Amino acid sequence: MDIRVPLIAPSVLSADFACLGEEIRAVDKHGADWIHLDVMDGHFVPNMTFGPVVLKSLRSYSKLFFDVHFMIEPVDPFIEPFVQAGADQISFHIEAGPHAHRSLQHIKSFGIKAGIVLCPATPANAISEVIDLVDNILIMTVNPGFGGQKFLSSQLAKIRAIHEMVQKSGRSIHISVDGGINVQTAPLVIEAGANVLIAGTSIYGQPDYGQAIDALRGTKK
Ligand SMILES: O=C(CO)[C@H](O)[C@H](O)COP(=O)(O)O
Ligand SMILES: [Fe+2]
Repeated sequence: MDIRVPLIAPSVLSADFACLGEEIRAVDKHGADWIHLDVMDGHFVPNMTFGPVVLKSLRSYSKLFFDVHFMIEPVDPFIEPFVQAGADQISFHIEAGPHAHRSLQHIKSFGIKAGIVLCPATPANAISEVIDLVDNILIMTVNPGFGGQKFLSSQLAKIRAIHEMVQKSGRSIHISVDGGINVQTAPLVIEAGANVLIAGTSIYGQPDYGQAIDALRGTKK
């Protein structure tokens, strides 16, 4: 995996929800690699977004990889509805319950990719027993629930530790980072080992989405 070429995953949390389909089409047209979709329940995190019905409607706006970030508890009852709605990957929080192993197996049984997410307070080794089952490890660089928060540089050491764990596993696992990712913080997380940059404000908060995506990727137009 070439960490010099990060994948860019715009987070629709910062998009205009009144025209979410068009917002997704726009970043697709401007070179996004994945579409990051935050699912919040008002229980695991103090905010709410959308369920599978909305995801299903959005599916017709882009063929890009739909990267679904569950911030919900419980996880298991919502896996199948989101798979049926068109998720390509579901990543859920290790903090959301005691049965992460079973939930990962459940996601993979549908033939889609499975990921695990760590809150800032959770140590890297919390996922050591499930690393063999994951396609994606998402390290939160803010506390989950809201866009537009300040990047927590304390998470850089965790990104390094996870990168080392991934190297040792010998498996091809994406290392995603989410929260406060912009042109200042992107080089830091890439250097630490991340290869998927999830970004809400620094893409959807900019007037030119294409320029914002290129800037994050480190290329020039
Ligand atoms: O999972 C999330 C929040 O819980 C979002 O994906 C994340 O916050 C993106 O927003 P920003 O780039 O503005 O920080
Ligand atoms: Fe997210």
